Amino acid sequence: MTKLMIGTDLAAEMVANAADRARVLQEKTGVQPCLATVLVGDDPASATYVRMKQNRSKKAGIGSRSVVLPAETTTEELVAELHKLSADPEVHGILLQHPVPAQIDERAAFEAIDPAKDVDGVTMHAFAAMAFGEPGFRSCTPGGILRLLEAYDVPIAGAHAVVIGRSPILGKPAGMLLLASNATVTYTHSRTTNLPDIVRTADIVVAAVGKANFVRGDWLKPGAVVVDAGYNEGNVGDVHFDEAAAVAGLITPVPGGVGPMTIALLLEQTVDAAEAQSETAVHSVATLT
Ligand SMILES: NC(=O)C1=CN([C@@H]2O[C@H](COP(=O)(O)OP(=O)(O)OC[C@H]3O[C@@H](n4cnc5c(N)ncnc54)[C@H](OP(=O)(O)O)[C@@H]3O)[C@@H](O)[C@H]2O)C=CC1
Ligand SMILES: Nc1nc(=O)c2c([nH]1)NC[C@@H]1CN(c3ccc(C(=O)N[C@@H](CCC(=O)O)C(=O)O)cc3)C=[N+]21
Repeated sequence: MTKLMIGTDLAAEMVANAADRARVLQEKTGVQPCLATVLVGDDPASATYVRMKQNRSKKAGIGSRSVVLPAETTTEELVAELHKLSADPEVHGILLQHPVPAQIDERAAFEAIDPAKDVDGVTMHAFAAMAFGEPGFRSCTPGGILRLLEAYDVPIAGAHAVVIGRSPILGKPAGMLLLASNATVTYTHSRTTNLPDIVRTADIVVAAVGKANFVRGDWLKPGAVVVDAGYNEGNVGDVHFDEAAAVAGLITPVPGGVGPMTIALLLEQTVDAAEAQSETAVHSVATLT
């Protein structure tokens, strides 16, 4: 019997909680948490995600700042913009939308984000913390996936987790968080041979490929937990839902699964960042006087 693993309600709870904390912080300190989003180029899908994140922020009482740069922006120009936002005391969190145009060194750009403002968990600092199982900002989609698995009491320790995809914002950190929770992790990617055979051995499958309906029902072990992180044109996931739902034990729908959890964690971590930065500000004023 397949059960759905739904993110919508849990995400709404997390957002309500973040909104409460944002309100309390503002009452106490006058500081409104602020998230800056940076979008390079004019890909309409990316523009839609950014708008979605801003709308959701606004509803939670989180301010937003939007930076849009032309498609031909250089690495140096993007790095300079991210340094500026990192130094701006009114900005508490920074999100650089992935992927960036091919001429830009994406790693160099991510590293220009101050780790204290890395609420999307994309810096090497955040990755190392996830890999070592230390506290810190998590990559939002992987962090959201873990929260969802925990909420549904999915056993992770000892489970074989197969991650399909190794992008810096999704597949790679998702595997690290699963490993830190004691799963046995297999990473797969575009050079993997026998992908269906490997997926058939998984207790937990995380699909993060970016190809609609890519994972088929006959790739799955009966009863497997299937997390579909894909979000492709037409709101279609990376897993063939109807086929997979007939075999899986638990499966996330698209939409309504991983997507809302991503945004919820982003907002939660933006409030975490604002709280931590206003603490630091209070302390440094106290030291000065
Ligand atoms: N719901 C949410 O919150 C989010 C959803 N997404 C969605 O998740 C999906 C993946 O996004 P993202 O990680 O950014 O994508 P990327 O394009 O950055 O990465 C895709 C990964 O899939 C791998 N891959 C490509 N083709 C194959 C194949 N035939 N077999 C196995 N692996 C393959 C690539 O391998 P290689 O490394 O070898 O090239 C790469 O590691 C997209 O649909 C995206 O929209 C993304 C972020 C958040
Ligand atoms: N640095 C970076 N961080 C990201 O987190 C990031 C990124 N780059 N690049 C693009 C992807 C895409 N992404 C989504 C977030 C939420 C939904 C989401 O909320 N989806 C809803 C549907 C929303 C709707 O369509 O109305 C759902 O699945 O139910 C989808 C996709 C984050 N991304």
